[in-house]
Amino acid sequence: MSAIRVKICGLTRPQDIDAVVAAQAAYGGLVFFPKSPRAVSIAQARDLSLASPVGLARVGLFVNPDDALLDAVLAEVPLDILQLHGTESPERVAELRARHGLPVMKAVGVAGPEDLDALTTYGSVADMLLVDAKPPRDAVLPGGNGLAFDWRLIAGRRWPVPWMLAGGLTPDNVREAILLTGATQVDVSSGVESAPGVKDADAIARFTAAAKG
Ligand SMILES: O=C(O)c1ccccc1NCC(=O)[C@H](O)[C@H](O)COP(=O)(O)O
Repeated sequence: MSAIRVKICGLTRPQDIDAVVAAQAAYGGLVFFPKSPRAVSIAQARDLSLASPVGLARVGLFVNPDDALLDAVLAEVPLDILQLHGTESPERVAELRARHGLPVMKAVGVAGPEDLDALTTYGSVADMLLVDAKPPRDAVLPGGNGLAFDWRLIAGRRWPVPWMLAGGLTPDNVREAILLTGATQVDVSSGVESAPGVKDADAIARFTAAAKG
């Protein structure tokens, strides 16, 4: 069996959980960022989380969350991993890890070689890294923009913690991205949607099949 682990981010409906489970993805992402077309309410997230089978890691995605938001979500929604997708400092990552007792995956945007140092920095405080494309300056969303970065920048690079490749991945390019970077985990959102925020079960199946080779 392939060792590649897939995260499908931005699930909003019960049928999305079914699609992710059928495709044998390892992680499902729930977005707690109101400006996102994939944003879920606490009630929606709770239902999706409780419908997730054991074995599917439930990732809560936050952008510079304050303690009140995290407390409100975690009081209602069982989550396995916190994904931080804003400008959280290394100190804040460490604080949230300790405060909530959950593994933290820190997203780091990459556009050029100057962005790689941040991966080393966060690699010493987070449990996992999400190596994503840096959003354009005027982007509304800090992630989920369907943009890829130059994968050659991280070819052969390794960090002290597990990491996931993200940014503009699709069923058509994920295999090449894996071969070029050596990633063993990949994350996708817009590349498996029929419209912004609407996941496509067939695309999810094709993506995971292509990723797993
Ligand atoms: O997906 C969103 O709407 C989103 C909103 C705010 C912050 C991050 C967001 N997504 C982050 C992810 O984990 C995406 O899967 C990752 O950026 C890749 O997205 P895509 O290029 O669309 O596959």
